[in-house]
Amino acid sequence: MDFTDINRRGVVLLGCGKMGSAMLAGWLEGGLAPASVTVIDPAPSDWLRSTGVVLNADPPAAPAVTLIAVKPQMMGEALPALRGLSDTLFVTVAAGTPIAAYEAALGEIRLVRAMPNTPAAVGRGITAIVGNGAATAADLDLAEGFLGAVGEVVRLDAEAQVDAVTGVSGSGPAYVFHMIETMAAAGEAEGLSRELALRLARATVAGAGALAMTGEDPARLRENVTSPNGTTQAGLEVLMAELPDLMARTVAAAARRSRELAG
Ligand SMILES: NC(=O)C1=CN([C@@H]2O[C@H](COP(=O)(O)OP(=O)(O)OC[C@H]3O[C@@H](n4cnc5c(N)ncnc54)[C@H](O)[C@@H]3O)[C@@H](O)[C@H]2O)C=CC1
Ligand SMILES: O=C(O)[C@@H]1CCC=N1
Repeated sequence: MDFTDINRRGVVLLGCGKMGSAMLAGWLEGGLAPASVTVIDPAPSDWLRSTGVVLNADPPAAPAVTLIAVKPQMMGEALPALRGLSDTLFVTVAAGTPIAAYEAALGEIRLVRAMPNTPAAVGRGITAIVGNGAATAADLDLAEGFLGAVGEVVRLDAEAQVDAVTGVSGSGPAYVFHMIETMAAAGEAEGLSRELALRLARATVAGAGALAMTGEDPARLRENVTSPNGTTQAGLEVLMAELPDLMARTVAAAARRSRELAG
């Protein structure tokens, strides 16, 4: 991503907690100039203070991008701070909040609704995007380039898909982290030290993830580990009896909550 124009016009971040910081870390690493970033956040973290971004000052009148990363519950209170901005592309990462809510609060805006995830902090995020009626092809390209600086970007056909995306990839890192926690606990129960069990679980998930990213069919990769009548088969017989239904209910619950947050 070439940040030259963005550095010249500036970026505004409304809310910079866990998700905003994950993305900002990647952008700063990729060449976004701290002095071109204005963050509006009543409780900036020590990390944010250390970056050199401009904190809680008047934003530039026409920043290239205005990123909204506050909790959906804070939206009504937070959005009025952006009312003076013009000629900016708004990009929101909030779960739940529909495009119509931003249009109701901010008027005629160009907006991209995005659903990222926290691996953006290490450049390995995946973000799904969809534009509002006023967003141009150039706006979607700008959003894709900007968000693409911290990982992959996929474009959605319709806003209705965002709830399912949130259930799979927005919330998904938490499911995988919980798998690491539970694999490590299981290893400990089998007699390993906590430290060794956690090291094995963490490296196994990271290595399997890297292998999955080769594009090989995950079922094939699973079969490659599974010797007939061997240890993996014994383990999978337990896991596969429960996991498909459990994962379906997990993703459905997250997607349902996303729809509820829309009000
Ligand atoms: N954490 C995650 O993995 C993901 C989060 N999201 C979305 O990102 C948004 C932020 O989530 P998190 O970063 O996890 O929450 P967070 O609570 O860590 O960050 C929210 C930030 O907003 C600030 N804030 C509160 N009121 C404000 C106001 N009136 N004006 C400006 N800033 C204000 C808070 O001080 C805080 O730093 C949410 O809408 C969430 O749905 C989306 C994808 C993944
Ligand atoms: O838990 C949440 O509501 C946010 C949205 C996706 C991930 N974290």
